[in-house]
Amino acid sequence: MKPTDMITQVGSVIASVMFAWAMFKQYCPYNLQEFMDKYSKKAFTFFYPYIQISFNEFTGDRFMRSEAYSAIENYLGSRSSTQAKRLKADVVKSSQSIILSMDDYEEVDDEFQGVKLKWAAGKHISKTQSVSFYPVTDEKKYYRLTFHRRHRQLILGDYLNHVLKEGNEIKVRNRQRKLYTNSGSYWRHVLFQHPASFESLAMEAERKQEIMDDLVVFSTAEEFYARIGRAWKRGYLLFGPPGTGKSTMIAAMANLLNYDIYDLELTSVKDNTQLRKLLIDTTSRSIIVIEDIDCSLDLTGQRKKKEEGEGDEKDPKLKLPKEEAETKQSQVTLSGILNFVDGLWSACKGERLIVFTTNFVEKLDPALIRKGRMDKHIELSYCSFEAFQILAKNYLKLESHHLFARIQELLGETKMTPAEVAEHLMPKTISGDAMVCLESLIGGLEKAKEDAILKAEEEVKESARLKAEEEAKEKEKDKDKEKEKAKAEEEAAKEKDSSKAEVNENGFCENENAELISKEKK
Ligand SMILES: Nc1ncnc2c1ncn2[C@@H]1O[C@H](COP(=O)(O)OP(=O)(O)OP(=O)(O)O)[C@@H](O)[C@H]1O
Ligand SMILES: [Mg+2]
Repeated sequence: MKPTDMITQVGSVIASVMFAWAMFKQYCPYNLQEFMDKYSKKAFTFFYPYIQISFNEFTGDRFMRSEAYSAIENYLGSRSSTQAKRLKADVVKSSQSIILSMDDYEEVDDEFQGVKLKWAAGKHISKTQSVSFYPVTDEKKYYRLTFHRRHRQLILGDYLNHVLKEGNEIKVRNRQRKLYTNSGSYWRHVLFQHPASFESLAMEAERKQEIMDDLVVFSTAEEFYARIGRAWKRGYLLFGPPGTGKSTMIAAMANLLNYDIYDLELTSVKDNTQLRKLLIDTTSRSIIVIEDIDCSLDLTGQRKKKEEGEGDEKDPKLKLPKEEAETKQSQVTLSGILNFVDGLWSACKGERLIVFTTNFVEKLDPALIRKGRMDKHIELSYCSFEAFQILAKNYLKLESHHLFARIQELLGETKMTPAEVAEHLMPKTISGDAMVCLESLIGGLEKAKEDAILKAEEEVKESARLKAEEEAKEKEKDKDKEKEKAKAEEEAAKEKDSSKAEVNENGFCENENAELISKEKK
């Protein structure tokens, strides 16, 4: 006889005894009942060598679905589909896959390190007291695990940990990921269905692989982070001109790691307290994104304040665009952001990535992007030929073409963002002729090159004009100086002449005086 069948048989014997006991209890005096209760339990445990554990679907007062119950449900999913006769099906990932679990009162066997166990799904049904036209029943589902008592240590320790771990992993694999956005101090979410992947991301293969490795190593390094005593988090700074794939890369990261995205709009966060609340509400296995961080915060504020010598330098106000700041009265500060990056991560369990994006990395405060906060700095730049090849493969299914050589040449001579290249490669005709797209791209690149040359010429002209203006101003200044000098000399000469005349006049008077004196003497 199989051990599992034995469990079933013993179970049914016990059930009969319990029934007989219930009948007996109705007609038996209370004292005798108590006595019998005590000893029947002892007898039961003596003869029944199995241990049973129930995992109820809902626990506690708050009617929260038990995490253990849903982990067990996921864990038993694959076993149920091969063993149970009646199954329940649920659709996940927006109708892309079906999850099976065993129906009520079904049983499945499991084995762990050579030990056999039995799982059964059951439910308690009770009538509720509420007054209603329709009869309302209250179902309380549970899973019951049965195993021999000699394996107690193993099952209560390693086996249950193994079930919870594997169940949670399956849950993460099956879950529909979400994109959260903040509205006031709450997160709202929609299903995250961005199709971006690292494979379709136009970027040099080597750099792409390096970033992917970094992400995967991070996501599997729980023990490492615990051992070295660091919070399990990593910061990424993505910078580069508009349309170079920063947002696309974030979506690709989420898809690679199966993480949720929390897109934090800082300008709608009132103050640091609200920011803290939002961040504490984020879940594990998520990417917290602050896009265009240079626009959300005035990161030069700190330095300006220091120069002006006003305010507390540790707590500079992050200046939002003026009107916005006035209307929203946001008081999120740089120190608030820094605290969030450091504080939250050290406090919250579970892995989290934080990603900042910016078009102007040089504008950011060094404190914000120093290593340890933003561990990895990734520059996304203009389209290289290698990146173009990926786009051509994605958009046109082309590995090579005779026009590629010309495109390579032009990409070496001029700058175009992957977004612009992608726009040229979008199908232009119903038949989706690749040639038309490539020619459009060549036209675009040639125009960009001409524009760049014209711009450079204009810049040269402009700088020459500015230089000429400068020189003219200098000359004018020199002339003015000369004029002033000449004027000064003239005035000096005049002064000299006038003082001579004075001397002469004085001389004349003296002569007159001398004449008068001599006349008087005579
Ligand atoms: N490296 C890339 N690989 C594939 N597609 C790209 C890449 N860069 C841009 N694109 C395409 O261009 C569009 C715009 O790119 P994206 O929004 O990622 O740019 P961004 O760098 O975030 O720009 P911004 O700084 O303005 O936010 C995307 O929808 C995508 O189709
Ligand atoms: Mg973007």
